[in-house]
Amino acid sequence: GEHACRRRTYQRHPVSNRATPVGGNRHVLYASYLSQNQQNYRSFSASSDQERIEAANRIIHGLPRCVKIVEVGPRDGLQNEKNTVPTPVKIELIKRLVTSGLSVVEATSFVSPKWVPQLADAKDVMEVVRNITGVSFPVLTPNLKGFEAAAAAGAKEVAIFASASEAFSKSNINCSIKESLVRYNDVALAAQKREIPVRGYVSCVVGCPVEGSVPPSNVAYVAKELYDMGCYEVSLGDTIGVGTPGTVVPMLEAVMSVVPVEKLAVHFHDTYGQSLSNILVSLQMGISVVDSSVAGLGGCPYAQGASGNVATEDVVYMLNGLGIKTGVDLSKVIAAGEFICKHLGRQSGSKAATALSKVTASASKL
Ligand SMILES: CC(C)(COP(=O)([O-])OP(=O)([O-])OC[C@H]1O[C@@H](n2cnc3c(N)ncnc32)[C@H](O)[C@@H]1OP(=O)([O-])[O-])[C@@H](O)C(=O)NCCC(=O)NCCSC(=O)C[C@@](C)(O)CC(=O)[O-]
Repeated sequence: GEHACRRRTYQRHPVSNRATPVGGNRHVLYASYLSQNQQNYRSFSASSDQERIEAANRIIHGLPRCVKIVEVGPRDGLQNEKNTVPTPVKIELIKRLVTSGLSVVEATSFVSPKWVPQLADAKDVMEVVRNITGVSFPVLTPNLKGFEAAAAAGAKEVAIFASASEAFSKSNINCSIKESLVRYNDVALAAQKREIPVRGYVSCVVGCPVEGSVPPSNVAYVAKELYDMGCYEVSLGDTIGVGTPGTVVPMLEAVMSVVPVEKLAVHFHDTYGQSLSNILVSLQMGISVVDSSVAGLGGCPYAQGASGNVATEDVVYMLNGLGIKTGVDLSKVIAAGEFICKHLGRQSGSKAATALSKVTASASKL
């Protein structure tokens, strides 16, 4: 017994930071297997990352080496919450997300507080966030009024959001697609004058809660309009999460024929559990920017039945497994997710976070 004990090697558990024996009983083995998986990004050397991506690319062609994750939790994630989340909690969440290595965190929206009461404190959030350097904090602006308010509050990047479906445009921003594009053009021009970068969104890229399926040509039309206005990136949103690789691929093909693929991002909601497969297929098609929300928070107040965004933790876990770099520390995003879920009094929507926290709990009992 003693001899075996002495020969046991230990490794630090990434979440609990406890010394965990390698070898030994089944639970410990399982915990160390999973925690090693979790550490992929941090502990694998550049060359083994390369080996992993090359191995994956032999079968799954076209995968990028790096992916930029755009964290939308503080905006898309919280906008649908019924109970007001206090401003200091929002700020703490943003700070924790930044600490995890995310380079873009969508902070809030400068929209009508009558339409989205949860984000009525946009100015107060920006007051603190504007002083955090090295990270982009885009904010949603539906019109010039919102843009002016955002700029006055110190926003250094804004996002405009059009829809590929007429009915959704009307219910979300109270105007037709054409009218919205005129408004957004005004925003884009005002932003250009101040050298503020603009990100574009197209929502309902696969389906609309009212109109049903949306033709890829409609998505391509709106995406190109936003790109031509000067958006440095256009994010394609499956707002109600109905897409599968079968519908996402033709949609992306249509958009990629009019907007360069390096200017595109994907934004999936996980209503039907299809997000990770949709992301994988998007990466294979050349996209390397993925929107996601910590703990899978989210849902659009004007898209009934829309559930949360794909969870950041699940995206990072999958990309780690493929050897694709994100610069994001999985255990720190999990901690940020735990923080906000505790505040909201709910379980995380991330499967990876749930699984890894169970492993941590059982490892810490041993
Ligand atoms: C666009 C409007 C304003 C039109 O709303 P409206 O009622 O047609 O606007 P209006 O111009 O007639 O103004 C009505 C009132 O709102 C005020 N107002 C007007 N603009 C602003 C502003 N920017 N900020 C603050 N206040 C504003 C304005 O001053 C006025 O105030 P009142 O005189 O009644 O006191 C409204 O419909 C709105 O705010 N909509 C935003 C809804 C929203 O944020 N939805 C969630 C976005 S999620 C999404 O789009 C999908 C995405 C991006 O996540 C991708 C995906 O998931 O697929």
